Amino acid sequence: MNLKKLVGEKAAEFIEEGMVVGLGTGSTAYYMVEALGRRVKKGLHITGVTTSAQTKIQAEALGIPLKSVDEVDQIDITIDGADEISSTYQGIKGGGGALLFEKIVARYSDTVIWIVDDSKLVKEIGDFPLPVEVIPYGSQQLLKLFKERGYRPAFRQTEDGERYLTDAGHYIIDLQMKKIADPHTLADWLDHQTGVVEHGLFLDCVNTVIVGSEKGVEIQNVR
Ligand SMILES: O=C[C@H](O)[C@H](O)[C@H](O)COP(=O)(O)O
Repeated sequence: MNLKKLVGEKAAEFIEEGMVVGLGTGSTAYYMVEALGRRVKKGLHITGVTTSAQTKIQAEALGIPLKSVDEVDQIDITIDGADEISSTYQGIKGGGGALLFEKIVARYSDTVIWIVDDSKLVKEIGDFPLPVEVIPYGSQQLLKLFKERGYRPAFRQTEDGERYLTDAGHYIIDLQMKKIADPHTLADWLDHQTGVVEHGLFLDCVNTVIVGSEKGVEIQNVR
């Protein structure tokens, strides 16, 4: 069973006529955008706000009307994937490099829905490398700082061995934390490091998680 497709298509059912919808990024969000595109073709009127160049290309090709986050008053629902979700619903995102735009869009959304297969649910987050988006200037110093703190940092690279650049033109440093016992303290520290633009800790921000497993779809209402 394709669990990403299952949850992506289920999430698209939450969207109603006239809504402004935040469109997430990644291989799970892909199926939600495809399903929404099909509904738009059948006459649903929505406005999409994309979280990456990749999703923008997909949504445009499907004929979903789009506006930028700065052109809308508010976003009704954002549907996005996640890399890890803890038992207290704290998340790591940014495996696909879209964390900055995703966090901005989530921040201005009335409701945030994450769609995942059950392999993403963990007790404590941190096994998945935590992405930290940094400006290139001074990034070597940040790498050193993260190393001194034992975070085993590495600049993200493309398949061609080039340094990965985000849609906003920044680098990503992935931290191999293994376990993040206190995500709020770490988020607070990262928020205060000069040169860090954003990080992949998405804390206290999800309203609903749609989980796919071999047993089917489960909707977990968080807040
Ligand atoms: O930057 C990418 C996003 O945060 C994705 O939502 C996350 O990486 C999950 O992606 P996927 O659905 O491909 O596992």
